[in-house]
Amino acid sequence: MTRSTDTIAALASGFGRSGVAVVRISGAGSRFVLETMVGGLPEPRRLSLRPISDPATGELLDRGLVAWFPGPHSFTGEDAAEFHLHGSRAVIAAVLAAVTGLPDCRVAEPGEFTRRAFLAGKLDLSSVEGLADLIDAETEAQRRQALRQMDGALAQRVENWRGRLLHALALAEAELDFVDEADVPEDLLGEALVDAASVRGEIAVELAKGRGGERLREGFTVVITGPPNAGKSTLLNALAHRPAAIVSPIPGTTRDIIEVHCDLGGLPVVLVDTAGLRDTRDPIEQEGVDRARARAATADLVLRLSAIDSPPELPCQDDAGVLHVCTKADLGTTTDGRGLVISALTGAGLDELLAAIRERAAGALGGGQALITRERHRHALTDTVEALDRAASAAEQRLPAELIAEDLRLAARALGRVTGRVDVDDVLDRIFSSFCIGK
Ligand SMILES: Nc1nc2c(ncn2[C@@H]2O[C@H](COP(=O)(O)OP(=O)(O)OP(=O)(O)O)[C@@H](O)[C@H]2O)c(=O)[nH]1
Ligand SMILES: [K+]
Ligand SMILES: [Mg+2]
Repeated sequence: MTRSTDTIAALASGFGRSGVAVVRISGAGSRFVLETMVGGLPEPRRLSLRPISDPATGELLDRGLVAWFPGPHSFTGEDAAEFHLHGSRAVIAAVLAAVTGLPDCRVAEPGEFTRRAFLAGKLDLSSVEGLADLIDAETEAQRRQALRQMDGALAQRVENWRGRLLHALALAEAELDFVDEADVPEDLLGEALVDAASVRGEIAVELAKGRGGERLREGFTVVITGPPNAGKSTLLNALAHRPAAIVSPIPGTTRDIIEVHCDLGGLPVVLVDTAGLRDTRDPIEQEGVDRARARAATADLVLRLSAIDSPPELPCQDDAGVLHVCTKADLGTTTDGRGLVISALTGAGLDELLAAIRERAAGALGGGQALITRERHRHALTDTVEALDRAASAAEQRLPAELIAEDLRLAARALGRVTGRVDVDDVLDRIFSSFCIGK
């Protein structure tokens, strides 16, 4: 049984051997942990070098930097502590065993520190998501977007909208209160609807900006296709700077889908190598061809390769989703109209190809300035717009003000889901379980 009142401990730094490892502790027992293991409380929020001992045996476990964060001025809002240890498995295991051996202390669940911070009101839900994305960020644009969200870019905007809708709701309700009285003040309901319409317009602008923020989290997928021996795997390896896929002169070498995550000038790009497309009686190769076609169908960009010493698949017309690439330029003279010409062997044309991929990725992903970064946000904002549209159409039809007020209330409620003010129990588990232990 895990209780939310337990004191929790976990390794907060990465697993494996490292120079320094950080063990993090949070909960009412943090003070007791420090008193029994380092002989007292260090000065708050300062690192102090201390001997760290096993409370059961008194044995010295390590000598490290210790920090004490009395609540509520801590990440979780609770009393908390950190041990900065020598980063060996043995030291980490010994210290964690000593801490979790104390009464009401246990190992934290994934995301439990952040969950406590959220429950203490230290972070709103969108900032929690930003924090998760920041930990997962692999490229510069992802880092930028995650940090903006963690710092409240989305939350502030949403709270502004919600505040204005709650004000509009208050006006509509005031009109309800005045309805039986002779001296109804100015048109409160009308004012409420004007405010709501301006909020609706601003949300619609964000929704119309596309899914760049969502896609930046996943990466831009580039699928390499073409006939056997076109040089697909060779190109993948050249772009990835490592022999990720097997290359051979035998057609039909690649069967499985091979994915490589790359950082293309700060943008996350997933390069995908696939089986050469041809009719085959080999059932395993056929499965590879089917997978290749399916993967290409969901790609952001398909690179359609054909070798210069074999006939191209005509016409070689590029479009939004396809780039034609003529490979093995070192083997022949350039044939016009066969798209970008490259040689993975000599490196010719690879920079131009990378630039073309990057340009398309940048167009699709944006540079990390998007406000909407998850389907969850898009849902909530779409629900908000729909509720506001219902309110506007109810007003047009001169339906009772109660109905208009109810839709305004639903709109504000949908917005509240983004920051986690309402209705979030169902999403909490999903969001926090995506964290690693120790965060
Ligand atoms: N001269 C030359 N040979 C190349 C070039 N790129 C690939 N090759 C050769 O072409 C052959 C096929 O290359 P692969 O990368 O295995 O081709 P593939 O498209 O992945 O083939 P499958 O996986 O069988 O569909 C190998 O012998 C490569 O060394 C190139 O730019 N120049
Ligand atoms: K091959
Ligand atoms: Mg291959």
